[in-house]
Amino acid sequence: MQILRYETYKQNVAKTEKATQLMQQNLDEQVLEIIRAVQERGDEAALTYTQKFDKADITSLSVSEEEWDRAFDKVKQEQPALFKALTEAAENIRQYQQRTKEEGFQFSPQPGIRLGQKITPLERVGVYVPGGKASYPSTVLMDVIPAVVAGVEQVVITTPPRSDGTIDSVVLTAAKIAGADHVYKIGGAQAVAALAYGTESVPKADKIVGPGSAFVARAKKWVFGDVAIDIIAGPSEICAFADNTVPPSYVAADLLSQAEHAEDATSICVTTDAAYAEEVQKEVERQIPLLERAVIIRESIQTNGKIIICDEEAQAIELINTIAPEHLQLMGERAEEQVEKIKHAGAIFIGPYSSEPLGDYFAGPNHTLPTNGTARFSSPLGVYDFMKKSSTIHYSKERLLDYADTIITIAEAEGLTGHANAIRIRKENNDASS
Ligand SMILES: NC(=O)c1ccc[n+]([C@@H]2O[C@H](COP(=O)([O-])OP(=O)(O)OC[C@H]3O[C@@H](n4cnc5c(N)ncnc54)[C@H](O)[C@@H]3O)[C@@H](O)[C@H]2O)c1
Ligand SMILES: N[C@H](CO)Cc1c[nH]c[nH+]1
Ligand SMILES: [Zn+2]
Repeated sequence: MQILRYETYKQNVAKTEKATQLMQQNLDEQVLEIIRAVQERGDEAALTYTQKFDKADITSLSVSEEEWDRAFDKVKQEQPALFKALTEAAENIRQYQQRTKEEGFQFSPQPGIRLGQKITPLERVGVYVPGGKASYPSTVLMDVIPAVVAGVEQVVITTPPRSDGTIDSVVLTAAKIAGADHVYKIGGAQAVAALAYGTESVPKADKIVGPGSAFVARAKKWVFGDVAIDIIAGPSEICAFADNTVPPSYVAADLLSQAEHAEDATSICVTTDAAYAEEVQKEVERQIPLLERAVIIRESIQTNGKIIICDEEAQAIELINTIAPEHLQLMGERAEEQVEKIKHAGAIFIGPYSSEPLGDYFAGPNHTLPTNGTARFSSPLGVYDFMKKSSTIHYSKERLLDYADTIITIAEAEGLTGHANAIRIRKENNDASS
């Protein structure tokens, strides 16, 4: 894992950003071809891509009720500890999400005037659950539960099948615990296209949410507008700000926990202590071979792993706010004071015992978070992503007549005499009858 001084890192970032732009042009061509094919040929194209990319020879995209029930019963009976853990995590997520649920409001600025905001759940939501390099029952819980808490009528899941055509029983179990309505065996850009435009078997969604590989993220970007999307939650990222009060083994383990997601995951340690940076580096090297997914981790750490040495805390905070990481761990002894200074991060883990996987699996806040610097303007997935707002306006006859001339003045200034007329007709009708 590379150790860099702050200044050197800043120069490197500019170069990487250029490379990313170039790579995406190539990706766009592939993704657009898939979207067009699914839009035109529906299930047939979806099944062909599933065969091509997931090596699964299936004839139906839909998970049957029997298949789903069988998976649920199997996990419940054969893996009771896991079943209990998923149920407990689901409860924590539900409780947290309930608190994020916004209520509408009404108020009366004057007698005869009532203004408000009505909040309504979306009707049809598609949740993408990644399935290429790992299986993500936790993502099922994280992304389905807020939709259910919001009151969405139909929540469907799409996830790539394994090469034998099945979906992981634990994913299916989590889907039932979370309250999903249906599961479809389809992944990648083809899943996003199927949810965006509908196919013979996959219903069109009003909104698509959920993280995924570059194919998924890019496809979501392309279908946006025809359908709503959440955030672009791409490859996982972690940034740990630590000092020598934190065992380097904790920092290394947390960095590697995210590196194991995929080769394109990013793990960064920020510190102001050069000797400590070397200790973390040694620990990373020591731990990599001990982990099962060492090959993926090695590549991820070699490509996107960095330990950055800053001159002082203020510089480190500025750097973190520039990176706007998906996960930020403030691990050092000044963690509590530093929280206030963080402006941009998807989730902030405070203290050496708030290790990132705690948030991935159990604590309650969502693990679907903005990545790739988008925490500058996006928030974690939450109930608010599954609700939309309508304004409500009521004026009594008296109040409308009070303000009729004011409204007509503005309408005429815009040259929209039809607008002015809609108000005037009421005023004149009232003048005639009095
Ligand atoms: N931000 C979050 O909350 C969060 C949560 C879980 C996972 N993740 C991230 O999501 C990503 C998951 O990626 P993944 O690959 O494991 O699963 P994925 O399901 O997102 O992607 C796999 C699918 O991509 C498609 N695909 C693969 N190769 C292709 C090709 N050459 N051309 C076109 N399509 C192709 C296939 O359809 C395959 O099913 C990881 O980067 C992980 O870090 C993020
Ligand atoms: N860390 C991922 C989000 O970046 C979420 C996850 C799911 N399972 C394990 N981790
Ligand atoms: Zn994770």
